[in-house]
Amino acid sequence: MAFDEAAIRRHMLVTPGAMAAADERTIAGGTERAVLIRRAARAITRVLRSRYAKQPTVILCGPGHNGADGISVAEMLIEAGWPVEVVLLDENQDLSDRLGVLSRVRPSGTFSPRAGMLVIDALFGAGLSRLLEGEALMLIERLELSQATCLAIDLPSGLDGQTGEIRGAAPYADATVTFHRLKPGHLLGHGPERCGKVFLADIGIEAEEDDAGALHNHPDLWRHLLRPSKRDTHKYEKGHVTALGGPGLKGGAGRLAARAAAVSGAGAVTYLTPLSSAEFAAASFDAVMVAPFHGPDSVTDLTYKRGGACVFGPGMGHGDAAKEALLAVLETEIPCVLDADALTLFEKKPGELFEKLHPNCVLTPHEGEFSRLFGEMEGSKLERACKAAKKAGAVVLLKGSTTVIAGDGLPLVNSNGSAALATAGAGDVLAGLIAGFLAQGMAAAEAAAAGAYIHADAASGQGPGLEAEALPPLIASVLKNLVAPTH
Ligand SMILES: NC(=O)C1=CN([C@@H]2O[C@H](COP(=O)(O)OP(=O)(O)OC[C@H]3O[C@@H](n4cnc5c(N)ncnc54)[C@H](OP(=O)(O)O)[C@@H]3O)[C@@H](O)[C@H]2O)[C@H](O)CC1
Ligand SMILES: [K+]
Repeated sequence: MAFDEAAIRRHMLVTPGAMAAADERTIAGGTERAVLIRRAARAITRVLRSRYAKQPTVILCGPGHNGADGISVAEMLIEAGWPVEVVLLDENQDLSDRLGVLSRVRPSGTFSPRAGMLVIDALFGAGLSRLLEGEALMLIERLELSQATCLAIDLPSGLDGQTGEIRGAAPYADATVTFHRLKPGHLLGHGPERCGKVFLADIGIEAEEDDAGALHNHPDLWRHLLRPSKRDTHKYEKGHVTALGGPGLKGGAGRLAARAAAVSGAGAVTYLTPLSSAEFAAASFDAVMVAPFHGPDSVTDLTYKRGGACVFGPGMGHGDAAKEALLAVLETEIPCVLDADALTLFEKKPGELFEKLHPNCVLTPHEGEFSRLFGEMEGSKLERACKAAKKAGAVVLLKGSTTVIAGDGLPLVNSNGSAALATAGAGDVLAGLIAGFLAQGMAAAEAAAAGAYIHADAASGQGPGLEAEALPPLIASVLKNLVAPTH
């Protein structure tokens, strides 16, 4: 995996299970648990006092170390003169050594969260192991339905730190303070909507690379792979992209993919389209070359001559010639992006596609195309993408507001997507962009990661009226800021 090693450690996502092991490893290394809990409490209190005015505050404390964080925060806030009350899930919990806190304990039945109140959720964090029920469920449901401001410790209680699924109920936190590294559940499923703003605190837990369950996609991981264009580079040295488009109006998607490949930094792009629409296509391009598509040889001859990468799917149509061309190119094992029609072509017989795919292929389905190609799968979005990548023997980029990328290395979660991307043609642009990075020599997972992030970054800050045609120039300016200029 050619991701930057130091960035892997910085941007790894740690599952709750691995987090518990990292805690224990740090304690075994000589740091007392009480010290870790105090550091966590100090980090939480710092965020809390910078984000909220002094106000009536209730701290819900669970039976584990998440609750211990809450009790330590209670001590610090009481010391700072905050009006704090504490609700203990386990009312028999021994607080004889914390008399200051003990005097603030109130029965759980009195918990009535409302606007103008701050509730610190210290019921469960990484140790949530089952559905909320009974007292715990009652407290969290009340909080979830209230107008109170919630600050969650580590995770909103009820949110699964691995999958982002909700186990019974979970509050809508205004903010979450977590420790050491983000967990997949902060970014997957209901995580983004339930965690609010996530603050990451360093409490001195030792990081080990094999703690990583996944990576949080970030330019640090692959920016070094974006090749700045050197003045004397010949255009074909910077990679060639072949984009196969369909006839007539369907060609629009293919043209978008070709245009995106052209701004990726690839040296040259050829857009192949049936003779009937070649003239129209030529008129709509300047930097992209247009050539007639007569059948599979048109593609294999071009890829044989120019190498690089291919993007199939956007606007390609379901014609036999296009399908034969796709299968013929897959035989050559050059890097390929398969999107849209190239995926739906094989919905009835996915095995016909899977047996031809190779590790330099990137599939870019949305959820609908994914389930029609791979069938219904159990698990989180990340787990489903990993299973699909194994089944296909290729990189699978599963699109959505949170996009996941799975291949044969660590999977990645891309979280900078925005609603603006839900516009027709945005997927065609993404497919073309990834093909452009493949053509420049990036491996499949790296090209998919860079494409997903840059594509989303280009759209961020744009309104709901964003049109896909506007994306390529926006992508060009994002790339300009990311790629170190050569002297
Ligand atoms: N580990 C450390 O040294 C540090 C942890 N930090 C904080 O602690 C939590 C992780 O602590 P942990 O005790 O492992 O887990 P929790 O506090 O989240 O909760 C575990 C206890 O809750 C019970 N539980 C779990 N699910 C349910 C449920 N649905 N209903 C009722 N009770 C539940 C669980 O019982 P079991 O039967 O499953 O054992 C435990 O009793 C972490 O999130 C951090 O906030 C510190 O920050 C640093 C040091
Ligand atoms: K919590």
